[in-house]
Amino acid sequence: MSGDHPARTSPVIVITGTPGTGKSTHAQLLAQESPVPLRHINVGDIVKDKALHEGYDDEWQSYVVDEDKLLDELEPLASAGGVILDWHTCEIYPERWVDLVIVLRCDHTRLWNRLEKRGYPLNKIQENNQAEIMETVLDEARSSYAQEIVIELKSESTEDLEENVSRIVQWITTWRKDRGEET
Ligand SMILES: Nc1ncnc2c1ncn2[C@@H]1O[C@H](COP(=O)(O)OP(=O)(O)O)[C@@H](O)[C@H]1O
Repeated sequence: MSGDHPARTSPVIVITGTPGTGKSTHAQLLAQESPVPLRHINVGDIVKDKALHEGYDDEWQSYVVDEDKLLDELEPLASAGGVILDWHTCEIYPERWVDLVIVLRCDHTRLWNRLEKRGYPLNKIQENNQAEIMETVLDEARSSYAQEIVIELKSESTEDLEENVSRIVQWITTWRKDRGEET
């Protein structure tokens, strides 16, 4: 079943969403404000830095991930708990790893502007924009994990960011209390 890992006293929080929705921004602030130490893992960076891939796809300007290698790399971190997994996809993690899945959402015009500023090529902007409109990541999260641990949050303004992070901080406190841990 999802989430229950007796050895863990700190949760594994997945922050996912279409590129540009604000995953890294949320993960950084959450790592700062969390009542327990949380390590922010930018999964895309690990794939690149540790070469957990089968090469680079020039057309899409992204790495073709070697999922087995990636899961081997993440397993000890997830088992210990106290991590934020920041990536634009979430279905590869085993259910037993994951305590909470945050799916960030953003209005598509705003998202387009964010990706344009990032210098993405047009095909990549279009693909991501379409994915956001079609709720691809949300569907993926809902079909991979128990409904009650998947939370969809709007990420369009600084107010959204601050409110979302304080909601997650409250969730962490409750999660720990439920396990007899004080924060
Ligand atoms: N809630 C938000 N309000 C305002 N700007 C945001 C918000 N979330 C993200 N941004 C901005 O959008 C851009 C992409 O954010 P980032 O966290 O890198 O997205 P991701 O990690 O999902 O690709 C950054 O310039 C960031 O400052």
